[in-house]
Amino acid sequence: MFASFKKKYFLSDKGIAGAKRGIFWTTLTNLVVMAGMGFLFLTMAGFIDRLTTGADLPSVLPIAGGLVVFLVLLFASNWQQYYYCYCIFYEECGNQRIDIAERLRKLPLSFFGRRDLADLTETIMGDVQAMEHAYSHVLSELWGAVIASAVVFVGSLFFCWQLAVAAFWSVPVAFAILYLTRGPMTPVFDRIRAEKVRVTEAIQETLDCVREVRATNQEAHYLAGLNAVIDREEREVTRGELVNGLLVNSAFAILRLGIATTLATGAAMVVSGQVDFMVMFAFLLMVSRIYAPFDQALMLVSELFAAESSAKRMRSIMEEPVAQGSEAFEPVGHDVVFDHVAFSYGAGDDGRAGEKVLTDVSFTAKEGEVTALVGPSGSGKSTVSRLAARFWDTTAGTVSVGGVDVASVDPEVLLRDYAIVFQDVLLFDDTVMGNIRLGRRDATDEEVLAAAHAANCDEFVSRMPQGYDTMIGENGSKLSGGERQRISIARALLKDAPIVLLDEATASLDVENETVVQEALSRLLAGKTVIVIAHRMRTVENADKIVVLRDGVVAEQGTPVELKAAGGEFAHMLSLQKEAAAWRL
Ligand SMILES: Nc1ncnc2c1ncn2[C@@H]1O[C@H](COP(=O)(O)OP(=O)(O)OP(=O)(O)O)[C@@H](O)[C@H]1O
Repeated sequence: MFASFKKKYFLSDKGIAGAKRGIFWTTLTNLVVMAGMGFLFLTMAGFIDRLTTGADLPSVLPIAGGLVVFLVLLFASNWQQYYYCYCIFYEECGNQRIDIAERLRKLPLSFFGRRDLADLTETIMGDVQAMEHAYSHVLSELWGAVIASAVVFVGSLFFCWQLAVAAFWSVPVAFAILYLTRGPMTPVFDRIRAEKVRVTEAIQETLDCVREVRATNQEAHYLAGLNAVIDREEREVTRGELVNGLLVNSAFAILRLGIATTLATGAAMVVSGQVDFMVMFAFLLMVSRIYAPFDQALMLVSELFAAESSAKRMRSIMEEPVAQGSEAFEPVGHDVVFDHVAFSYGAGDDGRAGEKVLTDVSFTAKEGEVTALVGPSGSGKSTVSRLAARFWDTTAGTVSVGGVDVASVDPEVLLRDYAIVFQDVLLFDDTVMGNIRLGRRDATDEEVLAAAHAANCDEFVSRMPQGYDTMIGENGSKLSGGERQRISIARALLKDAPIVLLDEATASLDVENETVVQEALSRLLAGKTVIVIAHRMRTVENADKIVVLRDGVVAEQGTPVELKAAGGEFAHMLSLQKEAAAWRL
């Protein structure tokens, strides 16, 4: 049973051990309460008996002693129940979040292309929270109640089997009803969750696009869309609650029917002289209490069913294959070689072929040289740089570094040899210093400041209230595009890795800043393998090699001088930009 629990609810060994103990202590708590009722009954029966026979009343001391023992036992078992039902599961779910985050870190980027980010966020936050609540409030309560009532049922059979059946028949029937509703309720839960994900997505999109929405006067249109999504979710949740409420209340009503059948059976048996009135009274006392532990469990049992779907979603992430590779990476030099590389986003996932972005790309980016990738927008330049760092795996052909196929190297190990400046700079809500230090965590303040100086950060940082210790807001919201880019360049300079990928690294800089930063870059990049992507031909004119991409293939490659002389694609792009530079509004 526990092995299936473990799988069904996605519990760790510690979690399942906690669940076992939680069920044990909940059962014990229920039995202690029932024993208290028994004690109360026996005390009352003793008093009534002595009053009717005129005998001396019993001493109160043993009764008071019994009460104290009862209270101590109840407190101890409640305490243990609380610990195993709550504390253990809070820890379990905290660990589940860490495990998912750790798994996500190791998954190939193709996974994120295929999965919706709002859906993933909902799994990490919403699903884990739902499971936490179901484990702590339902799992042990439910099983503790079932086991305790089974024990009491078996015990009560020895007193009067007819009354025992009259009191307990409603328990399996109420549960059978709820269990049968599980099938129809599962799609309801799934629909509610899907609507929740849609709401999260819509809110995220509205927040992300707030500037564009205002600039295009689309507030009313966007708000109407958002309201419609929220209304749909509300309707789905309300419908789910109504169906659930109907089923749970039917189960409650059936459970409570047991009181009526106990009373009717008991009355008939007392009248026919089959049982003593006190026996019937004892059963009535018991049924008034025996259903109580089921109340919370029945009310929340739907959460347990929903938790099974949550666990399935968690498993789908945890069973996703991580990017594999050897931790031993010993390249001979750092030439980056593309050998007949083809690539499609989405290829390899679910057997889909995906649209080809690169069909046949071969070139070498030599160590100690700057290789520039140029080509029209969408020709695959960024894709090539991502493949060079194994952010994705090629569909055909190989990418190697110093003779080692990057697909055979653990991505984390491989990336130690790369410094990358992306087109979209991502910054953390930290100080300028903290953001630059991401390049190399163990760098001294002097090293961080030297990198910042080389990337021309001093100019804008000196205007900030706390200089390099100024917080820059979420994703550097307090900085301009050019300032963000300079921080990103400083980060890459600090990392000082043998391979440098610059994807439009200086595109947001003005001419003055670009010249300063380019100078610093060319000094610091000496001796490294540099792959640079730039739209401005001015930026790539001094490169050692130009690779022109078009329609998924290398249209031409060579030194800038050779390509200019050849009068091909590169020469054409160069002349177009010169014409554009001459335009006046
Ligand atoms: N994550 C992705 N998932 C699916 N398709 C993508 C993804 N990233 C890029 N593409 C597609 O791959 C093609 C090449 O994109 P890529 O960004 O490599 O081009 P690029 O030459 O760098 O473009 P630009 O100069 O505009 O930055 C484009 O058609 C783009 O739509």
